[in-house]
Amino acid sequence: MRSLLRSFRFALRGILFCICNERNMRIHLVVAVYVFTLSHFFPLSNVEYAVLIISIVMVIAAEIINTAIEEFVDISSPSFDPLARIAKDTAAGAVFVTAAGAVGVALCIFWKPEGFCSIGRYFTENPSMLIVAGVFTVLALIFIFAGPNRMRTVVKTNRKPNEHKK
Ligand SMILES: Nc1ncnc2c1ncn2[C@@H]1O[C@H](COP(=O)(O)OP(=O)(O)OP(=O)(O)O)[C@@H](O)[C@H]1O
Repeated sequence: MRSLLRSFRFALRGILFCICNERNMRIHLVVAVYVFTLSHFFPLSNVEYAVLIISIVMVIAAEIINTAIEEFVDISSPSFDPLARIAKDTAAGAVFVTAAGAVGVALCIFWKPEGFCSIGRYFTENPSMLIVAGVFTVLALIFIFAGPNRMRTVVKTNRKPNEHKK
């Protein structure tokens, strides 16, 4: 049981590392929060929710694997190497493919005019929620571009402060 908990802790540490150090990971998370929040305005079936969850999880998992490959390449090939470039480019390509697929899935699922009408109706009837949405958007942008500073201190890395650019 203890070793199982330890495994969860290591996995969680890896996920937190990605959130703290990878801007793209933070973008995926923010998009996921927006998608699930707005999905309440659309008449989605359980199967559509399942497809949406699978698509989002695939993008996030691809980003985590991409980060693992980037870190591994940086360890094994700190200087320029054509093979290192191929490894990093193909890993990034995997994220791109899953993200493009998720956009396609979202287009299929959210292509329902009644959903957009109910979003418009909701904000017309609750104008104060526009302020909440605005504040959330500002916080989301800070989270994406500044990163969760407090979390950075929790996740211990061996990097020097300026070693990572994001
Ligand atoms: N050691 C290396 N040898 C050759 N090319 C490299 C090397 N490191 C990085 N590159 C090239 O620079 C690109 C960006 O690499 P970098 O490590 O900065 O990824 P990144 O910008 O952090 O990626 P992401 O946005 O997915 O996190 C790679 O896709 C690759 O083409």
